[in-house]
Amino acid sequence: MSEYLDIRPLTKAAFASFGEVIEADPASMRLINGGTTERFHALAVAEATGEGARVIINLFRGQPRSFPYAVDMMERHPFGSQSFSPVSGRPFLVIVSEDENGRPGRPQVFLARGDQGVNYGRNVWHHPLMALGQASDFLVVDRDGPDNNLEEFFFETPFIIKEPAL
Ligand SMILES: NC(=O)N[C@@H](O)C(=O)O
Ligand code: NI
Repeated sequence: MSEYLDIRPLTKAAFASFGEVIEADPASMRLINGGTTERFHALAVAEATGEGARVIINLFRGQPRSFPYAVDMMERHPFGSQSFSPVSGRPFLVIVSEDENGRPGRPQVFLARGDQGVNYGRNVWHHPLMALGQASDFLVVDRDGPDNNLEEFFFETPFIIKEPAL
């Protein structure tokens, strides 16, 4: 019997054990360029490990997910972090899990606003991109290089997410 997952608002505090929230946090703001630009400094750190690894910048165009949605798998990237920042200004779902002896624990679901991004820390369990409502573009900063940077885990019984109220 599948369990339903609740959806919570994305906040720095709730997401802290999984990575960083990329948003215009006043505490990180520095005025630059003669006061014409607000720099929200060092919101997250991109990590790429291993010989020959590099940090790359990508665009992902995610197709909207249908609901109710079955979360039947999680993945992680053992050699690098991965960030998603909306460039279409649309909300999206962020699904993460704590690690429990090498497998993902119960997924936690967050609704990210269209002005929030996330940076998954290296080796943090997460679900692939979950765009909502219409095709949405995301700036993605992650790791390129040798070695397989993708580990997937498939649940015996999927977890279900109902359509989020936007
Ligand atoms: N495969 C890929 O580049 N994307 C996934 O890692 C993802 O988290 O969406
Ligand atoms: Ni990923």
